Amino acid sequence: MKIIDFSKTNSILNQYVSEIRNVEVQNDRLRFRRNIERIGEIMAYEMSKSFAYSTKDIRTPLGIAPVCTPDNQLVISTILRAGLPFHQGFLSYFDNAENAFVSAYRKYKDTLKFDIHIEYIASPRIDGKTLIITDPMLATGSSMELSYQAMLTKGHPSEIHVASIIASRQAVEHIMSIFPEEKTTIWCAAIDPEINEHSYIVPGLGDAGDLAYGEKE
Ligand SMILES: O=P(O)(O)OC[C@H]1O[C@H](OP(=O)(O)OP(=O)(O)O)[C@H](O)[C@@H]1O
Ligand SMILES: O=c1cc[nH]c(=O)[nH]1
Ligand SMILES: [Mg+2]
Repeated sequence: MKIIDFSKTNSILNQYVSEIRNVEVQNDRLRFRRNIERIGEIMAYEMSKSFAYSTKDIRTPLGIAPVCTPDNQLVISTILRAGLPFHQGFLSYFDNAENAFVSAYRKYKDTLKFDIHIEYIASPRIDGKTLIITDPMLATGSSMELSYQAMLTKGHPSEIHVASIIASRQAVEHIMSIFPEEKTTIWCAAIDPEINEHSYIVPGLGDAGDLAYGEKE
């Protein structure tokens, strides 16, 4: 399984990651959402380099220009809520992609224990397509796992890209143990060393859904 960790390369993406982590900056919700979107845009651009391309002859007003364009049929799937701005970043670049939405949320039994609930899925068929599952946070990896299982009720993709911004080391290992090795790539902007007793990533950034959209009751 390929793992692409953007923090290992110096680029402007790291500036956006520093802003979504920074307690002095992250409470500006518009900026938080836009930074997540911008990271999605850059990741989409980098991901596009891994697709299959073929040359098409494009008619211009003056002649024919051979242009190599991607042939993958893309389905961008996201996990509500925090995935929404990240999804939008990918969609800004992959404008003809199909889209899927899965709801996954933590239902707490007490302050520490919770189950992940999936109540909603809207997706096209995904057989033979390139599935991109976007969620900015991978803490335990359980939301990603259950969302992937929900997506498999819609068919079997030919390749899978798990796109995240901050992943814990534990979540990366979990994803590696459950996703098909030969057709999955994990993309992330950073891999953080641990999760705390509330299953929040440390140092992480806090609660991405709340920072993007406000606290839930
Ligand atoms: O890897 P996990 O341990 O499953 O945690 C990660 C999940 O937590 C966040 O969603 P959350 O449940 O906070 O929902 P929200 O986006 O509505 O805030 C995040 O967007 C992931 O979906
Ligand atoms: O660190 C975490 C873990 C789950 N969800 C978040 O938004 N952040
Ligand atoms: Mg949340």
